[in-house]
Amino acid sequence: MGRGQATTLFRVCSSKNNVSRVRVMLSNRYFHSVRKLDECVSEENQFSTPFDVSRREFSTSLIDMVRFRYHSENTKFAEYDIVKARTFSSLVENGGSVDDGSACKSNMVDADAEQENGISSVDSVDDDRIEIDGSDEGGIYVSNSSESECDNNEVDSNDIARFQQLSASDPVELYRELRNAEKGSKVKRSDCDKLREVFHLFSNSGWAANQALAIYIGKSFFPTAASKFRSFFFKKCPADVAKYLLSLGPSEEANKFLFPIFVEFCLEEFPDEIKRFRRLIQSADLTKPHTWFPFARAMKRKIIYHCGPTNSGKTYNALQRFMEAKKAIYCSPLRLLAMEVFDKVNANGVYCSLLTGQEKKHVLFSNHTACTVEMVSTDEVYDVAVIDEIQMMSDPCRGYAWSRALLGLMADEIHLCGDPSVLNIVQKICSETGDELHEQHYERFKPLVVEAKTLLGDLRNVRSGDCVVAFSRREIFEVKLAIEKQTNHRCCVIYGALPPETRRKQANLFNDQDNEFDVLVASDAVGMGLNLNIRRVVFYSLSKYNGDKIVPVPASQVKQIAGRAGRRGSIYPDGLATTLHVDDLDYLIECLKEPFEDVKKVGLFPFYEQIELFAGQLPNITFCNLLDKFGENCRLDGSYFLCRHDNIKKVANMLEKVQGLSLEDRFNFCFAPVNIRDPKAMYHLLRFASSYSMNIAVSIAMGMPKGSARNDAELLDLETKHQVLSMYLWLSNQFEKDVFPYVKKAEIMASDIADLLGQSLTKACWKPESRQSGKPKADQKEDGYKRPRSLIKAYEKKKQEKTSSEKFSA
Ligand SMILES: Nc1ncnc2c1ncn2[C@@H]1O[C@H](COP(=O)(O)OP(=O)(O)OP(=O)(O)O)[C@@H](O)[C@H]1O
Repeated sequence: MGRGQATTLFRVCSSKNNVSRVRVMLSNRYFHSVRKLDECVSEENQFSTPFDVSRREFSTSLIDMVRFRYHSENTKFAEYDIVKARTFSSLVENGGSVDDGSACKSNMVDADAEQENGISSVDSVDDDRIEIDGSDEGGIYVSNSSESECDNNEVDSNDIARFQQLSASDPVELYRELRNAEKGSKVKRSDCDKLREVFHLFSNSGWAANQALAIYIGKSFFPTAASKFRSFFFKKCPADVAKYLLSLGPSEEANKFLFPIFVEFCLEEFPDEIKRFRRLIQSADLTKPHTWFPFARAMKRKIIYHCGPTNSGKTYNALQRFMEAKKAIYCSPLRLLAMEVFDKVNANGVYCSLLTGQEKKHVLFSNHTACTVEMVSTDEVYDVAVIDEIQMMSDPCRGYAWSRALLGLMADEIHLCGDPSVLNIVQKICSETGDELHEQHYERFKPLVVEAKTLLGDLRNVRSGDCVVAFSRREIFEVKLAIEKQTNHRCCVIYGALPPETRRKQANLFNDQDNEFDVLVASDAVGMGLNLNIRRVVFYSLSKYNGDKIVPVPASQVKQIAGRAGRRGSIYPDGLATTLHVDDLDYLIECLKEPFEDVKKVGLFPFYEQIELFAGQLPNITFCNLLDKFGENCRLDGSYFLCRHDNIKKVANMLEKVQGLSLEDRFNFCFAPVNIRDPKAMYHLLRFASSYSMNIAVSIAMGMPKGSARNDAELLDLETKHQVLSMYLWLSNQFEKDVFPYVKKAEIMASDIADLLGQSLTKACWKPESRQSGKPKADQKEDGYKRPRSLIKAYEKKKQEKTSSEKFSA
């Protein structure tokens, strides 16, 4: 979306969304509070009637928000059927029980919140006969039993009748009564302690903290508000209310009883805090994303979902329509795939340009473009658009790019290619956007056959046309080394850190039947985008490190990778899949049998304009904190999640020390393609940003390597160098060209390094090193080939043990 268009539209939409948000609140029955809230927060006072609109969710911190249910099975007075008709503002309709307070662990006053809101700290209780809350007048007094007004803890029938009345009473009335009371009642020390426990539980209640968000009491302010409420209550509490609370004790019922009174108290006591928090929440509104693209909404779009497993001809058919169209765009998940389509389409005589973060190849007279999905323009009108691998809408990090393309593309016909996992959610989105959805279902050209024999744990059983899949760079080189040492096969290598050009060359080398490279060793990077002559996919392992621990490879990924075997048109049209170890075979079969999981949510991420709007509410905080706050406070509709942005935050953190970058510059730098685990690449990014901030021409400052790599350290160095150049090129496309004057040089260097990487891989026969330490792992055997073992069995066993021990302890 063009910046200007996005800004204007976003402002329009954000004000629309404000209306809907308040409508949601009004759809609850707690009219009074909401009306008061309106008075309190809205100058225009335009939302005074209830509407019935769909519900919203806050994002990360509010995932478990529950709705107050006034009827509790556990209530002490259930037999009188009186626990009803207590209503209050709430956003979420989903049922659920009051939680255990985990969302709000402490009732200590949040010092920052106190400062922020200009509120002094919590009052304290002294010892014997000292009134609570420092007032001689009107507090609940700790008294000896003779003076106590509710010292008789026995509940008689009169009490029950009164309790019944209290629990069903209008909280507004009750609050007024409390507010107008001259003085609170006197209670025994033990009762006073019990009341304190009641309020302690209330302040710690995650449920109450969540519910309070509905009246714009933020989580950081909730403990302060709760402690002020406690002080107020202790000052004013009449005997019967105290007795009722004592009878409830610290419990969910007590929380439910107190909450609506708390709401009244907050609306009256904290109008400024509420206004401020409401503005903050409004500026982090990601609800109704389909309304962000009114021009796309104005079009009558036809969406064709090509739905099926890998190797079923989905992309082929969509590309036929792409090539026939007058003006068309193809959105790819990878640079590599965009390049493939660019080459293929031009070879078919249709002029096509290429657009990725790193390269813009404009072909004269072209009306067709192959681009990476992040680069797609939502400002241009097309006849046909193709969005490949649409299931990536649910990708935790990059999903937002697919969601944006689907919601925002201005094309008469949009072809989505992917597995069925997002079909339901696409149907839902289309019903919101008003687009016409057509489904085309596909079957695999030839079924994939599982080879039950496996490789029996021995890489010497590898055959020509095999693709051995491993899930780490280290394993890939170990496997290559072992195969080349113990057999006559030569291996090509494909993994994510290699430049797309190098991956393509390795793929061509493997596909070409006239050379000795007949085995491919690859990571999951092989799962998408390459047409390969694979006869059999062999899983070296089916577990991988997820950045935290070893976990089984998800079934969807196993399917995607296994599906690479036996492509139509390749020399092996019948595909086989197997594992290295017999132990892993069951898991492979299970994964292949498993139906595609139905995705419930797809990704979103704010545009720069949204972040800018939000930043206006929180001046003087770092960009990294701003992202955190946005994550905490943003609201999303039920079909969306906020994409993970840990990497962006890491970069934001590093760039904090760079002075003179505007918010927009920071935002853009944070999306640069950098491997955050590579200190050298991070250093160069910091250098680029520093030069840019000083308006100094950004230099490459990196020498060209002398030749191909002779060991793994040199190979890693080539990979890093290529990544840095790729980052330079990416930045040159985001920022003013004249600040990045060495684009041509960077392109030439990148291309030369990609060649060197290719040459290095063909002769690579060394042990892999870790990127961090640069040293081989200690458990590495000297002869280079340690017989691998299956982790799936161990994992399953551990899981079983855990389940049975849980059962046992239950
Ligand atoms: N009608 C066809 N005529 C000739 N070749 C075809 C036809 N349909 C598909 N193919 C070829 O079959 C192979 C697989 O097709 P395609 O890439 O479209 O499958 P896909 O379902 O999109 O798989 P993936 O999701 O793995 O990309 C490709 O090499 C493609 O060129």
